[in-house]
Amino acid sequence: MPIANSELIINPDGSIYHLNLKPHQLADTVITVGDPERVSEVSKYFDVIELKVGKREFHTHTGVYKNRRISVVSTGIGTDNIDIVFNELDALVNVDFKTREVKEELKSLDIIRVGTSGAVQSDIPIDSFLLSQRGIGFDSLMHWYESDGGDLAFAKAVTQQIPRSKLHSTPYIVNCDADLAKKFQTVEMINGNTITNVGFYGPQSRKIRLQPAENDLNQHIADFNFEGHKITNLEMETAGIYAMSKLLGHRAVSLNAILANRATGEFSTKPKELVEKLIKFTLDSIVT
Ligand SMILES: O=P(O)(O)O[C@H]1O[C@H](CO)[C@@H](O)[C@H]1O
Ligand SMILES: O=c1cc[nH]c(=O)[nH]1
Repeated sequence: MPIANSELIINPDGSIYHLNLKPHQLADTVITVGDPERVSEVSKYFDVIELKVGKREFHTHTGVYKNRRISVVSTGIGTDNIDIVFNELDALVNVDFKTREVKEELKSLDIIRVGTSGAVQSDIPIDSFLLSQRGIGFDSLMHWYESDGGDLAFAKAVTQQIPRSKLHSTPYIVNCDADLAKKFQTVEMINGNTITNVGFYGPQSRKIRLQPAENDLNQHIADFNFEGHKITNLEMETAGIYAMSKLLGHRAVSLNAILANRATGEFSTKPKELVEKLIKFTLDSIVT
């Protein structure tokens, strides 16, 4: 059955609705970044840039880095955007745009997020790199899809140990792809468990003028322990990326430049340089 025009929206030029990409324009290795301006910070290292397209916050450059074809795509902020980006990335490789049918042979993309984040443990230094072993979704994206709900035992421990009584959403927990993650394991890389939430201020317990609904949320998060696993950092996309990748059959890993430490109150004095270093590390790790 062809997928209806209202569900899979193909622009008049043959590109997909939001990403504006045509199927042949996407590489099998995809780097996602939140900030659209970070796309050219990645592609400036490419030996060849094949194309640049963009619409709204979704910008893509596809090119070649040391013989590897790579697309770098900006997602903007938040898992609402991750829903769009991942459904469209998957459609580009796994749906035949002529027949509008799902292909018989499905492709698995390698997806690497290069993002920024804030640590909740005082011993995780600012300006370090952290690989998210797990994404802990405090948003609800995964629950909108038919799924096994991820790691239910871990989710139960989160619900029991972290008071979120007024929030009424069940956390979901999804792991990174262990094989893909191996490429980025170095002695300097910290392994962590990352909470993804729906905002930067209240949902990450930041107080400027408004009081967060849950007092001491970050302290409860820092104190959490499930079978020796601690929660390390907060950001806004990783759990959604892991959930959508798992559901769609892609391999994903999320790398975080730790800009803030919420326990010590510090913020990096050189965020641009740190992200630049993570980009270079990511590209070189992909090709080795
Ligand atoms: O630097 P990026 O990739 O955007 O990631 C982090 O930074 C943004 C907030 O400043 C959120 O998107 C958060 O997840
Ligand atoms: O504290 C931080 C830093 C970067 N991005 C976030 O979402 N939180």
